[in-house]
Amino acid sequence: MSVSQQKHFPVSWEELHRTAKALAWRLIGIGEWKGIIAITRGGLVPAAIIARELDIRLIDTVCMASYSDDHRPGEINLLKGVGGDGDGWLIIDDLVDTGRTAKYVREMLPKAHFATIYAKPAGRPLVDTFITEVSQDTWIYFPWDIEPQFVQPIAKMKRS
Ligand SMILES: O=P(O)(O)OC[C@H]1O[C@H](OP(=O)(O)OP(=O)(O)O)[C@H](O)[C@@H]1O
Ligand SMILES: O=c1[nH]c(=O)c2nc[nH]c2[nH]1
Ligand SMILES: [Mg+2]
Repeated sequence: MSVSQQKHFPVSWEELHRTAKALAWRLIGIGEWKGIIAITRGGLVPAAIIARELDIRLIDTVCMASYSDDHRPGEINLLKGVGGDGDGWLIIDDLVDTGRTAKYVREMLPKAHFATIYAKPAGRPLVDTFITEVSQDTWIYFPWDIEPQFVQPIAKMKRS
């Protein structure tokens, strides 16, 4: 799917904060965690919010990259993993899309609890806990990737 065929779902800092706190409420009802494993880079900000809410100070990272600038998934590139099987650990990422990242991380840490803020249908079965589902043809724009700018009124956009 090309970038222009996708629906856009821009997320503000306030919305991200509120939804990450909703995830924290969900997670505190599930159990105690040894610590958080943030999936870089998208999981870093949500992990910081969750860590603050759940009073967790032990935070590790799985460092990886897969998407290119044109929103197409590429080869998964693992830069840093973590040891063990993930037992008692909470994995935080911003979203699951195709589920490829989640599948890769779950194979590495099969006993960890995998949580995201957003989930698209293809990735949803791979997440233990998430808050908001968006359709598969939607691209989520996180606050760290966007800035406010002028947009045409809807009526004008429809005419062009
Ligand atoms: O379910 P998937 O299709 O695997 O997509 C989800 C992953 O893609 C994004 O990360 P990306 O690799 O783009 O890097 P980033 O976190 O640095 O933005 C996002 O943060 C998830 O980690
Ligand atoms: O910022 C992002 N928004 C998305 O919808 C997405 N899907 C995979 N990777 C993504 N990154
Ligand atoms: Mg990521």
